[in-house]
Amino acid sequence: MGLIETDKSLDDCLTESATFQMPYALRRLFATILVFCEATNIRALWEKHLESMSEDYRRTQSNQAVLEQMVLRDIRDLVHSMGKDIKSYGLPELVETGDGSGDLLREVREELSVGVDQEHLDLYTSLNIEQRAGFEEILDHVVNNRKHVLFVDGPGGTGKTYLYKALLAKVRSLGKIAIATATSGIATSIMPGGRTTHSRFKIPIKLMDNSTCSFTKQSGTAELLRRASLIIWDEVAMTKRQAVEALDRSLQDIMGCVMPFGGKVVVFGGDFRQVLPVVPRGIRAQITDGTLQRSYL
Ligand SMILES: Nc1ncnc2c1ncn2[C@@H]1O[C@H](COP(=O)(O)OP(=O)(O)OP(=O)(O)O)[C@@H](O)[C@H]1O
Repeated sequence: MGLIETDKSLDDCLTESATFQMPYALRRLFATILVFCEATNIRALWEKHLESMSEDYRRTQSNQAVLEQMVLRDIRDLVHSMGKDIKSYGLPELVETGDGSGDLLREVREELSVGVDQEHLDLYTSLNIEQRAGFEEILDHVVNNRKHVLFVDGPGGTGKTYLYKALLAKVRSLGKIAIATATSGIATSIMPGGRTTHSRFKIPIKLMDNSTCSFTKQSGTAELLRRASLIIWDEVAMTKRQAVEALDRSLQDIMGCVMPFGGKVVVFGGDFRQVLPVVPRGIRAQITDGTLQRSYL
């Protein structure tokens, strides 16, 4: 392929992953490579790995051009969730087809296809006392559908992500949908199937006190959230309260339930000792007003 050394190792990484990863995981890996690695010949990587990235779609679709568009759409969404635009990577052109509402269950299928690592399932055995108590408590809520909002508080490095990984693996191994999100793109890349909250919940960039998420009741996102048994939002302390309140309103709306977050089991994680939300040119009062502690929630 005439790739330089960096591209060669990225190519090897994709080739190796294709032997044991599901196509959706490969598409996520490809998107991560686009955003976080410095590949010089992206087009060559794309052409070489398109086949393994489209293997699941190939079962129902034989037209190569349509297949390419399906994979491109996924990569576009994944790259977008990491805060980037697919147009900047020189991939084949994506033909936009309206709002995507025609494929209602795509997001549900994708979420269900996130693999469960045995390694993550095994983390349970090494959880410390606090992590295990959190694990059992949250799992009990999920399994018994006990509607509740929980908070995992802990300074950086105390093992919150470790706990999420164990939890996500367990819940997914039960065939349930667990949605993993975080405020920043970096944190989402650590959690399997992770997406940024803005991308996953379609939280508007310009937030007001009465904002709602910008998905419709008929959208794939709404369907995914209706079916979700667990929603994790990490790094919530860095988020403006209006973003969390927007999700609360939208979940109540799509669930037709006035309980907080429409009665979903929602786990917020974060550390209020770390970073405050960013309020551009905001004075101290505006910044503290944006924090979750000031929320009606
Ligand atoms: N029970 C455990 N057994 C072994 N290692 C652990 C355990 N819990 C956490 N760790 C390790 O400790 C380190 C920090 O954990 P982790 O990344 O989960 O913390 P965190 O609270 O998410 O941190 P941050 O908020 O900075 O992201 C990681 O390397 C993780 O593998």
